[in-house]
Amino acid sequence: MPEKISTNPDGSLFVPENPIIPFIEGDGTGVDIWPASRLVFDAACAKYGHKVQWKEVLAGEKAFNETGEWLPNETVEAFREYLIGIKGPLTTPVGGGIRSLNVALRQILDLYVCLRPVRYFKGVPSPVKHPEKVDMVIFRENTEDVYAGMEVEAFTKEAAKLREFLLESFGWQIRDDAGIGVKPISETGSKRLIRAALNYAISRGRRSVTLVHKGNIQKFTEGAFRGWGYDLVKEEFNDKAVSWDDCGGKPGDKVLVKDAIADITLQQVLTRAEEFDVIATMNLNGDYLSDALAAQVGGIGIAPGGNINYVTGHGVFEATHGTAPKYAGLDKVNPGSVILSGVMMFEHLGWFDVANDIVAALEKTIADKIVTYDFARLMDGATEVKCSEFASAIVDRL
Ligand SMILES: NC(=O)C1=CN([C@@H]2O[C@H](COP(=O)(O)OP(=O)(O)OC[C@H]3O[C@@H](n4cnc5c(N)ncnc54)[C@H](OP(=O)(O)O)[C@@H]3O)[C@@H](O)[C@H]2O)C=CC1
Ligand SMILES: O=C(O)CCC(=O)C(=O)O
Ligand SMILES: [Mg+2]
Repeated sequence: MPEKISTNPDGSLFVPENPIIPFIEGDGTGVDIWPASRLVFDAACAKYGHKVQWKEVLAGEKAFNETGEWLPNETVEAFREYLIGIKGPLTTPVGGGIRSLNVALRQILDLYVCLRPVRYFKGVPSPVKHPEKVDMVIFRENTEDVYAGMEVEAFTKEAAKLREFLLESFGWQIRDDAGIGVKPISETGSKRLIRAALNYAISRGRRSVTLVHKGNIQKFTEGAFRGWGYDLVKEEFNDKAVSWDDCGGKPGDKVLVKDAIADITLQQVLTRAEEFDVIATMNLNGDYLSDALAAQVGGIGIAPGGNINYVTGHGVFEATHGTAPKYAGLDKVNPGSVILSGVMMFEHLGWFDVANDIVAALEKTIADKIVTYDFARLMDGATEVKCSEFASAIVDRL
């Protein structure tokens, strides 16, 4: 009998053998990668006696065409009710039109952590000499920053009103033809994100947490994020973590907490990958970093993620990449990111047998040089297969 995932009295997840899990197929290449991923999920679950009852919920273009709404309330309520879900990518138009449905879901469900592990899988083609040195886990704040989309458009009365207020109250001169964005970074948002990163680092035996910020320039937002991070280490993690300044870079058996300015970080993650482990950062930095880092370990076709609230237990897993519209419906792109997002979801549910088996089968498939176009163009002697064929090849190797 399919049942809901729920929380136990101690806050841990209660996961039945046959859980109901809502999914959004996604726009663009969602029609290709979701069915391919589902094939792999169902085959791996069946091997270990699990069966997921997938419940389709609508969002994006499919929702608009069928219901006239981009993000129907029923979809949000399903994710709320069933706790854990998975989604394909959703389109956000540039410069106008609807606001991001992805961001909306994260904000409405208060999924404050965007967790994006970036690690090397054997056999994956890479543009760097030592991709195996890349093993980083990005904790990206998911609800605030300029990414929250608090903006007024140039030449509107709202922009004029805000400009006037800023001039009168702060003496800030802003050009008449400017759009204006607001960047809220709170102590609450920063500390809960950094707390999650520290708990993860401690529970997984990771070496360090690096706070990535542009706090030299944006002192009271990104600089404050850094400061609140170090405060948190002293307030709550004194016995398990220590800041660089308090240990001279020698943390003993504690997790080392350090920080790095965002611009140089983008260089050093390439040149000194081994110095980065868990990374905690704000929304926009995390967005840039996760795509950039993915390039070192095979690209965006194999970059998974999860949006999680560790307090309520809600989680919506999704690939790092977008809808790649030029490939939509061609059965061409790599389903690896959604498959690995599913692996993260199964790990989150405690189904490590299913998760490990999928990873092993994915690695075997790549080792056999059966890959989609994105890997094929970087590999000698590869057999290029379609999205669905790549999924079938993984299933054959489970
Ligand atoms: N969470 C979400 O739902 C996200 C949604 N988006 C949205 O997606 C739309 C398109 O964004 P865009 O900036 O083009 O970014 P995309 O990530 O959709 O695509 C950029 C490029 O990445 C590569 N790529 C993407 N997906 C895959 C895949 N599965 N396998 C292999 N390669 C892949 C392709 O590169 P190449 O052509 O070189 O092979 C593609 O052209 C926008 O509306 C954006 O807002 C973006 C990010 C996240
Ligand atoms: O919401 C979007 O369209 C883009 C989101 C995105 O790029 C991301 O979360 O990495
Ligand atoms: Mg992004």
